[in-house]
Amino acid sequence: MNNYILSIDQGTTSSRSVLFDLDGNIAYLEQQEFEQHFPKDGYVEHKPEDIWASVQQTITAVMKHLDPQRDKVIAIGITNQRETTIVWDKITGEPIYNAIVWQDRRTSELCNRLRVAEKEDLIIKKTGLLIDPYFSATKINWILENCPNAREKAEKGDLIFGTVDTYLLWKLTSGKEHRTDATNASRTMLFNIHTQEWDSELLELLDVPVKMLPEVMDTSDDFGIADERYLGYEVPILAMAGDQQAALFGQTCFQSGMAKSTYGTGCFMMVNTGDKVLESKNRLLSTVAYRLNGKPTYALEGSIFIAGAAIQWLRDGLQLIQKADETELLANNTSLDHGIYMVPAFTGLGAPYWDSDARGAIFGLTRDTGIKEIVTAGLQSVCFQTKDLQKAMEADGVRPQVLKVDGGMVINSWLMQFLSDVLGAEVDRSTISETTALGVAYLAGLKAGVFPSLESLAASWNCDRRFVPNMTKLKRDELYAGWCNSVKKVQSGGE
Ligand SMILES: Nc1ncnc2c1ncn2[C@@H]1O[C@H](COP(=O)(O)OP(=O)(O)O)[C@@H](O)[C@H]1O
Ligand SMILES: O=P(O)(O)OC[C@H](O)CO
Repeated sequence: MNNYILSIDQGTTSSRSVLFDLDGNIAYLEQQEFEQHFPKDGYVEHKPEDIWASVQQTITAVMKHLDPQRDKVIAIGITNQRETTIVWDKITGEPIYNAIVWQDRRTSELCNRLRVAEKEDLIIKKTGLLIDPYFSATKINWILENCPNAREKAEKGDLIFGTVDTYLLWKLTSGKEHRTDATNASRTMLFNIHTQEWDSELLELLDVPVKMLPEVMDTSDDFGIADERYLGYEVPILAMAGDQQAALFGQTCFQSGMAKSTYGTGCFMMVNTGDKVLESKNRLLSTVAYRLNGKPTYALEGSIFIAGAAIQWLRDGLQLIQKADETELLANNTSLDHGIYMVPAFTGLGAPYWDSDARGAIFGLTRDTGIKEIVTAGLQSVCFQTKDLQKAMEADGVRPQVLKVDGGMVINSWLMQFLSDVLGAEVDRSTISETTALGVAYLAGLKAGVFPSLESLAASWNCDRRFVPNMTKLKRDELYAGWCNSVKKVQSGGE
């Protein structure tokens, strides 16, 4: 009998189902994109039924690779785009509104009111987060205020809320389980990361009835049993984790000070801070990295909203390239002295600026600026934004020796070398690119007892390539100063 763990990785633009063997190798992977909806400026939505259909289809497709006589899935782990908010009817199972995606800015007015009411310190203290439309709380509030009869039904206990993990669990267990894990709960702005409980003061402030909220479990836990109609037999769901936390786990960053950065649609840099919540003085987030046996491990996080999405824009918006991988050759043929800066603040700026009114710009254009310079500036913007996070982390006293990287962009070696040059730090690319799925497979496998310990997992991590800085400090400082100037020009309170 061959045993497998199924990771369901539900991301912003696509869903993946990945079967891992019990040595942590990818056996089979199926992926499906789904539609993005932008009904108004600043609005980003998904249809919950599209999310669920894409997950179901990838599960069905990946299971086709297995022989039911010989192969068995022994556990499921779910990892997901975080913060994205769904509210549905407990009886009918129907969502009352589309999923409001993490990138959505519609609640910036409510966020401003909370800031004016001087609630930011309280929120930082309890949740480790800042006031921003990014997190789930103001999105739930918006749904309750704007959908017919929603508030009344929620007060009666007829409506329930979930981030995408919770919604998928509810679907897979045919409505039996309404649960989340501590990492996802820590992104709602309603969860007290110190007490590990929903916070009644914040629930009152955001006007969210406690009855709507899922039970919060450990990251590795008995979440429920997937109905036999999905895999052909019942399978326990033994892990759930937000995708960035799962990537940290998959990169085996188990010790305080270990860091990873994931380059997909956005970029999320996280450093393990052990059993301590680090209160950032530089507008970074403190969050739950994972919770095992009731014991939380924390992380410091810098979230950048646009990374690979800038390359998508160069491809689909400006049509300067046809495929993302063309960017590497173009950058290889461009001098670093091109003088162009692109600030991709399409949906405002995330950490450490948190400026939802900033908008993107390209600076330094001359008559000889061509496609390759603009594309190179797009790639460089991802590295400069990471440098912003590195500086903020350093100012908080956190200095990781090495940055482990993953996500769709890291295949671009020019980008990784420039990242190492700009950071002045070593950058390690792991052999497994699906670190997010791997992380939640590890978490499920720990619960199933097939992986003995964190140490054994850490020993299995392999480096594909290490990038070492190869740029003078003078050049690095000069390039970065140009970036800082450009950012100042796009900030809403800027020049
Ligand atoms: N060779 C490349 N160079 C630069 N960017 C790339 C390259 N290949 C893919 N990308 C970018 O990586 C992103 C996809 O990464 P992925 O981790 O799959 O994203 P997500 O999980 O957020 O949907 C896309 O935004 C794409 O533009
Ligand atoms: O789905 P991704 O990979 O773009 O990740 C989204 C993040 O979880 C948002 O916080």
